[in-house]
Order: sequence, then structure tokens, then C-alpha cells
Amino acid sequence: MSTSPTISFIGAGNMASAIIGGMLDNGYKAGDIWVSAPDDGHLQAIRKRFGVSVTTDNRYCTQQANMVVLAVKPQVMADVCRDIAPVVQNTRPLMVSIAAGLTADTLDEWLGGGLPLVRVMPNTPSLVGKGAAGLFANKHVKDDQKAMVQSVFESIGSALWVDDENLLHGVTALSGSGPAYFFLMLEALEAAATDAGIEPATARELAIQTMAGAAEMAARSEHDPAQLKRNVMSPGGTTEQAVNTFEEGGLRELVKKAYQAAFKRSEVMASELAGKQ
Ligand SMILES: NC(=O)C1=CN([C@@H]2O[C@H](COP(=O)(O)OP(=O)(O)OC[C@H]3O[C@@H](n4cnc5c(N)ncnc54)[C@H](OP(=O)(O)O)[C@@H]3O)[C@@H](O)[C@H]2O)C=CC1
Ligand SMILES: O=C(O)[C@@H]1CCC=N1
Repeated sequence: MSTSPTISFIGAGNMASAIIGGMLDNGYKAGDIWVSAPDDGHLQAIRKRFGVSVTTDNRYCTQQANMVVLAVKPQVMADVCRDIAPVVQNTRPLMVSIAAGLTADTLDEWLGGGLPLVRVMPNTPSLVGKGAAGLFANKHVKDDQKAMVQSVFESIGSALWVDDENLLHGVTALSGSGPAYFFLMLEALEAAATDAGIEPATARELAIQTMAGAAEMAARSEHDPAQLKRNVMSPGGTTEQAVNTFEEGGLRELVKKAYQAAFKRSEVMASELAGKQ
């Protein structure tokens, strides 16, 4: 990390906690991080857990920072942005939104206009340094500001830029929502193995280690996932039976439908919330 910006998070929920936890494990200092949210009890828990500075005052939190991360639900974003607009129009920090759906133009309008703004679609594995984030910069963002936000998200995983903002719908449906798809797979595998008599704790550990091992292999291997799958499928063996069952049950089509449902929801949120007063 070349610089040490002060970074303020507006919102202290699942995603802010995941990003902050990952940053602190990867070289960022608690003293450079501020967090604001309405519930002081919740904030005190965050302060104890991470040692960051906290306040219930979004404007005060915003004022401290070179980089302000908007980490509230899309539905409250308009009110939050309008409230801090006078501050950011004065201090002109780099604004970063991690909200699903909301476009850079909509956010910039709520913030009073003309601000450098990066939209990031991160995911919760950021907490363990294994995040995957897609990033889009509006036209006001300078190269050093791009480097600043990239440095934050690279400290907690992969950070890849897209040059067309519409592609963030596709990133949201892939890596933003994606951890939930794999958690669902873990739940289902664990349940099947437990039904077959394996102790729940044993089933969970074997399932998790298998998923982590498969992901690590896919990341490191020169082969594509299809080949890696074939390498497990001995002709006439057990895996073939399971994979055929998935294929006959329409797993690929189901995954595509699920992906498209998430994509569509991101688009709908963008257009519904753009008109919010
Ligand atoms: N969860 C995920 O996997 C991902 C989420 N996102 C995006 O991240 C954003 C946050 O999601 P997530 O962390 O899951 O949501 P959470 O509900 O966990 O957190 C929302 C936070 O916003 C705070 N908040 C509510 N109103 C205000 C306000 N007026 N001012 C300041 N803070 C406020 C809440 O405060 P309090 O603590 O007091 O209740 C809470 O801390 C969303 O926009 C979502 O689209 C993006 C990628 C992945
Ligand atoms: O479900 C959501 O809307 C957010 C965005 C991606 C992951 N969680």
C-alpha cells in the first residue's frame, strides 16, 4: 500500500464488516477507519471487534475521509446520500458504493453531482481475504483514486474493473450473490451425507474441505473445470452416477435460471430506486 487514506464506512452491516475485517488482516490500520450507523449498540460491537472509530453521525463520519464507502441497503441509500451531500460537496472525497443495482449517475445526483464515484460489487468472503469484486469508475475518478480503491479491494481478494457499468448486473449475479449459491450446495451435501448416517460435524468438515479443495485446484490447474470434473469420473464409477443425476435433473438450466433471476433483480432495483425521492 503506497498511501494511507482515511476511509469511512456509512453502514456497519455484513458487507462493511467483511471488508473492514479483511482490510485489517491485510495491512490497513484501524486508526484510519471510521464507521457510522444508526444503532449505537451495534457500532460499539464493531468498535470492540475491530478497534475502528465509530459514530452515529453520518455527516461527521463522512467528513473524516478521503474515501467514503456507502455500505447501506439500496432502499435507504437516497436518504443517506442526500443527508451527506453538503459535506461531500465541500470535502470532495472519493465516493465508493457497494450497493447492488444503484447506478453511478443516480448516486451522483443524490450526492449533489460531479463527484468521483466508484461502484464496487464485492462479496462476503472478503472477510477471509478471499473476496471477489467487480469495479466501475465514473468519469470524474482520477488514476490515483482508482489505485486507492483497487488497493483496498485487492487487499481482500480479487478486484477486476469493468468498463461498461451494465456489466455490474452480471458481476452481482455471479460473485456478489455467488457465495450464497455455494453455501446452499454445502447445506444440501451436508444434509444428504447426514441422512446416510455420517455425523453432522464430520459431514460438514468433509463437504467444506471438498469445496475449498476443488476451488483451489480449479484456480491453480491448467485444465478447465470440465476436464477436472472428468478426472474425478472413473468410467462406470460412482461420480459418473452423481454427475449424470445432476445433468438429467437439469442443474445447468437451473443455475442459468437462478443467475438470470439475480441479474434481472439487479436491473429492476436500478430502475425502481432511480426514481426514489
Ligand atoms: N451482503 C452481501 O453479500 C453483499 C451486499 N452488498 C451490498 O452491500 C450493502 C449493505 O448490505 P449488507 O451489509 O448485507 O446489509 P446489512 O443490513 O447487513 O447492513 C446495513 C447497514 O446499514 C446501516 N444503516 C441503516 N440505515 C442507515 C443510515 N440511515 N445511515 C447509516 N447506516 C445505516 C445498518 O445499521 P444498523 O447496524 O444500525 O442496523 C447496517 O449496519 C447493500 O447495498 C448490498 O446491496 C454487496 C455485495 C454483497
Ligand atoms: O442480495 C443482495 O442484494 C446483495 C447483493 C449481492 C449480494 N447480496
